[in-house]
Amino acid sequence: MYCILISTFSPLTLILSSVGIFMLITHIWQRYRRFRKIAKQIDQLPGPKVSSNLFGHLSLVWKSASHSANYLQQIFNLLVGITKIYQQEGEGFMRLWVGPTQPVVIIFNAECAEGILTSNSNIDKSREYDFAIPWLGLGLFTSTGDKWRLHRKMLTPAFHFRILESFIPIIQKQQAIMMKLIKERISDPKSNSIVDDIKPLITNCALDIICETAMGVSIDAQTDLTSKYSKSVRKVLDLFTQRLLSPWLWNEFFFGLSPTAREQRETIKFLHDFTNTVIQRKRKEIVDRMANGGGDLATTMNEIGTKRVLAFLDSLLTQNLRDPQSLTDEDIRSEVDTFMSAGQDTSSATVQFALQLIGHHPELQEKIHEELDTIYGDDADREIQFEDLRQMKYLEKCIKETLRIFPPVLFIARNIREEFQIKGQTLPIGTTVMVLFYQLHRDPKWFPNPEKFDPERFSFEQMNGRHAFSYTPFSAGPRNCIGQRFAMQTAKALLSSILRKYRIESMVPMEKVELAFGSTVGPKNKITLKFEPRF
Ligand code: HEM
Repeated sequence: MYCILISTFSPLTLILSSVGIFMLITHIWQRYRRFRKIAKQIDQLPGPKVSSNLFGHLSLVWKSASHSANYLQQIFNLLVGITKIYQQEGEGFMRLWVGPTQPVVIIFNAECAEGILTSNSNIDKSREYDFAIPWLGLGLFTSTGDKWRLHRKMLTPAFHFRILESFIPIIQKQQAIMMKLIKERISDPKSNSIVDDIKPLITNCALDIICETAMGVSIDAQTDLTSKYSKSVRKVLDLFTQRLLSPWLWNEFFFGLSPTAREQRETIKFLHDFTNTVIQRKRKEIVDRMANGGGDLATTMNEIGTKRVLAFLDSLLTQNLRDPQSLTDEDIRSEVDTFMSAGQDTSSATVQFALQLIGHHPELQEKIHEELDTIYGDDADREIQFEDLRQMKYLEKCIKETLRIFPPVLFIARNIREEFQIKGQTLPIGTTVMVLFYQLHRDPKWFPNPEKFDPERFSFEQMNGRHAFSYTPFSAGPRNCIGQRFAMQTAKALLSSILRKYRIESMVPMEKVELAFGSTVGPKNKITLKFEPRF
């Protein structure tokens, strides 16, 4: 057989293929040696014993969760349980193996979190973030390197407090719709003043707010339950979650063949067409006005600003018209879609969790009422002013404490591109580093009795002296959340609108609250509230 093979090929072919095979084997051998070196480094780090060389710590997960209906919650509890043990032993991080070759380091202490979050060289997100690229393109959330740096600098002014102030009429309008819907529900005598599940009302209101502030268009998600745009946003976020939670869909090739990918392509096409149409329409408005009025760009934008609220998109178009190379049409679409995706579920989950927690603490709710009464007197209908929100100091503490207990972004993950030192140990290139905010926020060193809802943790006295990286729901360092002040403004506006008028009681016990896992985390169960009018 071998003789037949040899006689079929010319000597040159045989030499070349032998050299090729030799090079391939050498390459594999070198890679293997490099990997062994990395593996040795990783195995020196604290972490549970590996029970399977092939699956790494994944086998641990299967063993503990295979018989459970709610396996994601089980896996999460297991992860949190292990990190808690290491945290109690004084460790700041631990390592896991996901499969045979992927080391993951999980950080849950402030000093270690500071190290990675402030690193300017390790700003690349882990590869799971790439799943969002088909929808979000290379926007702020997914891009890296010089592109990210340039865009971050360009977009920061779009979140200036004067711009956020200009969004108040939009928030006012949308919260009024939400309040009307709540009133309708509890006015039904059969309701017994109870809204069975407040979640959809909050989610749709948050979607309407972000859509109008990001793009300057109203999609009426709250009143038009058939809105194709809002359904498609939900759909694409669900598909993204589905992929994240299905390891067999992580590979691009296999994913491409799946029905999920087909559905995702169709949904994203609709969303991109929608955003593109809005971009073209808004650009035409600016260009036409400039041509007809003869003014320069700045004057024209000021004029438009007197007629309607300028959206984030207007800031991006101004930049694009000034310098089309620095921000292309595709860049604009990516950034607008990024705001739509990053700003919606996070904000609504915050409000939903806050209502659940506040509704279980009548004594703390009383303090919120006192604060709101000081701001509004007994005029429960006065429109919201920017200054009102700034005065809601106690409510702000409640929101911060909610974000400590239930951070909607449970963790962030980075891909290590440059060797990184952590507590005197080296993390090799290729390691995925996660900062698990959920457990970081439960470090008893900074937050004694961590499960207790105690807004006073955010009083000046208690914050003073606490490590700055012990609490990072919006992440921290160069890649922190660009929308955090906007998120806080929205949360305050929606919560104060409800609490100005009503005393609320949570009907779902805290121990029944489960997490719905996805790209962000919200409550899985219904948030049932009883409303008692205050006036
Ligand atoms: C309570 C609400 C919010 C929370 C808890 C939150 C949390 C976060 C976190 C943890 C990150 C870092 C992600 C990472 O590094 O992987 C992030 C990034 C980001 N967030 Fe938020 N966010 C919220 C609301 C918003 C809003 C309202 C917007 C926009 C309107 C927004 C836009 C962004 C963007 C664009 C990034 C990427 C920043 C960059 O990499 O430069 N977020 N957010």
